[in-house]
Amino acid sequence: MATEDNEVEDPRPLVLIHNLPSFKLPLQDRLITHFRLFDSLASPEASSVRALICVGPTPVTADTLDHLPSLRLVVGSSAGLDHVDLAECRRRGIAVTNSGDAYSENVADYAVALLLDVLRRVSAADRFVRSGLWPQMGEYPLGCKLGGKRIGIVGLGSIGSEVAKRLVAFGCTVAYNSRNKKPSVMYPYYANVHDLAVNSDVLIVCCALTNETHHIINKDVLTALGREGVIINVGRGALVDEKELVQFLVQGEIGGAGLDVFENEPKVPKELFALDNVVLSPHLAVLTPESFEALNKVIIANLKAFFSNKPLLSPFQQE
Ligand SMILES: O=CC(=O)O
Repeated sequence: MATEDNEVEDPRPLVLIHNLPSFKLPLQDRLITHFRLFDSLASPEASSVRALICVGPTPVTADTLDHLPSLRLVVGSSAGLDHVDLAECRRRGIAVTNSGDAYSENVADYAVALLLDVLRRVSAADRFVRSGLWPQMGEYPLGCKLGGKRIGIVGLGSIGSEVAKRLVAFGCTVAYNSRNKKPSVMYPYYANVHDLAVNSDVLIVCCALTNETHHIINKDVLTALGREGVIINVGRGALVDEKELVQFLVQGEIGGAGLDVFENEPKVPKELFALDNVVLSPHLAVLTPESFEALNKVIIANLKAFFSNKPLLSPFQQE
């Protein structure tokens, strides 16, 4: 289409990148072939932009949305969207997408890695060798076998399902808790996490953080899991009552934990540093070059679908 002064109007839809980092995102080059990008809520384009890409855990609040009266889509770049005011988006008719399946296999791999590490004490054994203790002390305490363990998955979404698949292959049995029972899933369902814990050796926490799931792993659940029980958290720190978990671990009232996420990141409770039955990780279960590549495809597919009035690829669903 030609404008009055005969300049050709740019047909690419406008997209806001919310909180663009100072370095260039690899995604930008690809986005730019399809979309016109800008990066400030204060830009004149903000009043007409219909889609926003939220980089990482940048908050999207009612205040953010007030700057964007025409917004109809928030494209999240993470699996969890607890930084987005979902209720406010719903109220304003704004659709929200997340990373869909892009991270699921990577997070599931990592959950299994943490669990194997806790059970077989891989990191602790590594510290034992590196610190020169092997020749002095001889044998290292035995770890436990993974196969045969009863695994309780909290949140059987895309990530939880990948975790289940992997652990079945290791010879574990799987049961789950989700907001609703999934008719197509054969694993036993527990409507509450306490009952799941009673019937599990390990709980793997992979659900979204919401008001309902905040501290879903509390004192009662930890007690139900018992002295040999293991908690793996690859969801969000606040899914677990961290103070209680630390108490249980320090007092030996729970068998161990593998934690990729914490309530006040990057702060990690110091008491955990001395415990060899705890494996600590700096919130990186989702991060691999492969998962970024998959994420970029999901982001572009969601934007293209939105601007051509097709169904979104990964509308956010709470498990
Ligand atoms: O934690 C990472 C994510 O939610 O993608």
